[in-house]
Amino acid sequence: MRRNRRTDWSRRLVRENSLSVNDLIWPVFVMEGKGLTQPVASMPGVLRHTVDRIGAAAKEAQALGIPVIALFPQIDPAAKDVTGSEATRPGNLVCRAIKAIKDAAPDLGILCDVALDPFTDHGHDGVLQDDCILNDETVDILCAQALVQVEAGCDIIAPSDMMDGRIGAIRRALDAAGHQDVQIMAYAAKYSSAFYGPFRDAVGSAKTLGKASKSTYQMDPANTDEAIREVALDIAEGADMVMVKPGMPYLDIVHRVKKEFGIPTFAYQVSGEYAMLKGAIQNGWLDNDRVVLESLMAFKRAGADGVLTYFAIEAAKLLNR
Ligand SMILES: NCC(=O)CCC(=O)O
Ligand SMILES: [Mg+2]
Repeated sequence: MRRNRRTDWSRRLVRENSLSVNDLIWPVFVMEGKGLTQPVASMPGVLRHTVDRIGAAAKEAQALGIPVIALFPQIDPAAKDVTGSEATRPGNLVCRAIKAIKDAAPDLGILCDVALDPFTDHGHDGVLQDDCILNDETVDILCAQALVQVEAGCDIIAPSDMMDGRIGAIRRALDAAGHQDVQIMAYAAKYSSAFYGPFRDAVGSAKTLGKASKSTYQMDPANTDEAIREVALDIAEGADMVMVKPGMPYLDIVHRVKKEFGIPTFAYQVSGEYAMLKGAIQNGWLDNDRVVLESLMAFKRAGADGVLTYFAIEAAKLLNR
């Protein structure tokens, strides 16, 4: 076995998987204000950008060859309410950021989350009533949210809410409004995970979750057959691409989904995974460049077609070197 590993050229020759900038989706945080970038404390190296600064970030991603940027808003607490109504307002932070990115980097794809958690005062992904997240009432709002984002210029709608039936409902709403070409990437197998902690800090949705549990709509980390059923439903309802989330602890799910359906399959290397690696890197316990690329290659080896990762910019720089 060692003959093939002896030299760099030979290792490259027999390599089974590859990682390129085309595999990267860069999640970016936007906030209100002017001329600011603000570090996210629990995610070293990650910034929130005001809308007037987001264009420069998008330009950098486009110049590096990253295909898609994913937008996550930190909504002003005063604009939050129980139904997340700010999510469906055409002039909201996400819509303004989409326009700024399209102006600055027209060849970059834009992906937007569809879910209410950044917009609700309780931090849940849907409408809360008596400690319960209402499914169909939420889906109606999600359709309106998807429409305002698409009308602002979003290319890929990515529902992350885990309500039942929302992919079909959003597809019908988009088609009826003449947006047949807009793609849907379903957060199909999204687990109720502790690895999202730093993200909730980044968008400010952590504090008030209350008695209702995200485990009533997100998946149980113990399950894998259920992920297959979730993905099958989303494909039947019209998903063009599916996602598994979190990423590294769930590579078995990525592998099974890709094998079973052969559909473009993405994984989200979430905030907690990023924080874990960066924390160890900052302590000098892990080598930054090697661990970033190895962690991303692991997704490709498991069968992912691409990865949403906060490492996208630095990984692209390493890959372009
Ligand atoms: N809907 C997007 C997320 O929840 C992101 C999670 C993370 O990065 O932890
Ligand atoms: Mg589902």
